[in-house]
Amino acid sequence: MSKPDQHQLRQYLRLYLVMGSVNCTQPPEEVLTSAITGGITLFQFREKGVGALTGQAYYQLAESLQQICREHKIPFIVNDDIELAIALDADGIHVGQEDIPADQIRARLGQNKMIGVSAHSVAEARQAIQDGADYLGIGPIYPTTSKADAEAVQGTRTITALKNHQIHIPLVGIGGIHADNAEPILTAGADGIAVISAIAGQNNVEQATERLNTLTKHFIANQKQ
Ligand SMILES: Cc1ncc(COP(=O)(O)OP(=O)(O)O)c(N)n1
Ligand SMILES: Cc1ncsc1CCOP(=O)(O)O
Ligand SMILES: [Mg+2]
Repeated sequence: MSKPDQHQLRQYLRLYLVMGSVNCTQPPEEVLTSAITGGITLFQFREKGVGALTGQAYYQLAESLQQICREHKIPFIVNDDIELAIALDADGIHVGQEDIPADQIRARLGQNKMIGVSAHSVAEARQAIQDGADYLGIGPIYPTTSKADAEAVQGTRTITALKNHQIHIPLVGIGGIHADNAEPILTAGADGIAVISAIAGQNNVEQATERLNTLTKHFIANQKQ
């Protein structure tokens, strides 16, 4: 898949599933397939936390989830691991403030891959943009149980601050987001929401995804009127 332009990227960011095996109560391949049926628009492989797979099992899971994404034309993003992203020819990578800086990632991946960077302030966002980020992940918006070392909860204030500083790079909110609290993030100006537990942790993954899909789709359609 070639790199999307900024308009397409905003569309891909609308409903972004971030997931690894530790987030799933059903086999990850089944969770991803149901989430795609339910309407996710982008996927990040994030195999992290207690019980995360390593070695061959890690690589094989990444490969099988990438294959499912390919079959459904959903871009496949790798969290943190540049070697994995290169080995799989992934569509992009997401890195945070503790990871390899985006300019070094760009030097290795080239221009044709998406680079997402986590930012918690206007200064971090400016640096990420200067380093060549294509999109930002802003959060945690709400309290989360899916990331042990998450920064302080920030609500929508960073998203609002970015807009007030005329920073219009594509971005998603992340952290503790579900169907009943997603709207303020979109109202603040995010292109979409990134979720782990609101999809991967649900008994009925397809139904949970459909709800988020309908909500985000309607919000964006109404915004354009
Ligand atoms: C879309 C998106 N936004 C933010 C993050 C968090 O990245 P990071 O701060 O590097 O933390 P880890 O996910 O690596 O624990 C993300 N993964 N995706
Ligand atoms: C990866 C990440 N980065 C900031 S919060 C978070 C975890 C999001 O998971 P959940 O949607 O379950 O709160
Ligand atoms: Mg990271």
